[in-house]
Amino acid sequence: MSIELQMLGTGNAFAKNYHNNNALIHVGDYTLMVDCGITAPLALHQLGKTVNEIDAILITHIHGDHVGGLEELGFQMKFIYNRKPVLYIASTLVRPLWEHTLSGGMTQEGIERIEDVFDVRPIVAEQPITLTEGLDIELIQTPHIDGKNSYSFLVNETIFYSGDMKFHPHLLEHLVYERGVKTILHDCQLHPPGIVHATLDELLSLPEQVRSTILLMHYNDDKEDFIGKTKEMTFLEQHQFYTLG
Ligand SMILES: O=c1ccn([C@@H]2O[C@@H]3COP(=O)(O)O[C@H]3[C@H]2O)c(=O)[nH]1
Ligand SMILES: [Zn+2]
Ligand SMILES: [Zn+2]
Repeated sequence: MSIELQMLGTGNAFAKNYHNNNALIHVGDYTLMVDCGITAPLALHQLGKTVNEIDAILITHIHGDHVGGLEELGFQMKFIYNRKPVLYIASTLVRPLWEHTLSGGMTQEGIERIEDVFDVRPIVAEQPITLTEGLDIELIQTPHIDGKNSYSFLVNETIFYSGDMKFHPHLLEHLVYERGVKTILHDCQLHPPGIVHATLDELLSLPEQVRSTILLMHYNDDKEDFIGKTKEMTFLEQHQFYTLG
């Protein structure tokens, strides 16, 4: 079954021309939000949407451009819409998300644990789960910041969405050649050094068959200067709809 992808933003953590690299995945009436960064509530608002239209959120890792909007989302859901949003997150990240990121702002009478605001669904890498009919997710642990857990994921076995990750050609080639992945949505640091992200030059070094599956996201503000310099790879554009799978 195909999915509809709409990026809330396609910028990197410091971009000002683009929102944070967060996404909406639509399957029928179901809407999954992928990451909820600092700019996600504003991006939703600019699309004429409210947080109440989100059925669930999936978190890749704990950086502000991926979780910085969760406090507003959680408070809006609780105090305006009176419901607990479903939060899919690696089991290894549940405590760090609450204790290192959210608890300072959200702790008050009646909110002592993350479960008081979110319907937390801990998930485990390499154990696929069905979110709704036609939407299966499999987390894959991928390298980003040394010592910090970070995850990418497969959608319906054929679409790979990178959380922020270092260049990992072996994984990308394995996904395309051995797992039948048809589309790779990959974060891309346009200017070297990448260090914690794959750079454009690194992604350009992949075999043509792999490059031809790649849509670039999480890019710098001067992305327009790179149009025509990415070989078979193309840039994802925020707010546009893409039918994938
Ligand atoms: O060891 C580090 C940790 C972080 N950073 C920068 O901070 C940003 C945090 O969000 P991000 O993961 O999208 O991108 C990261 C980089 O731009 C870095 O360059 N080296
Ligand atoms: Zn990021
Ligand atoms: Zn990151």
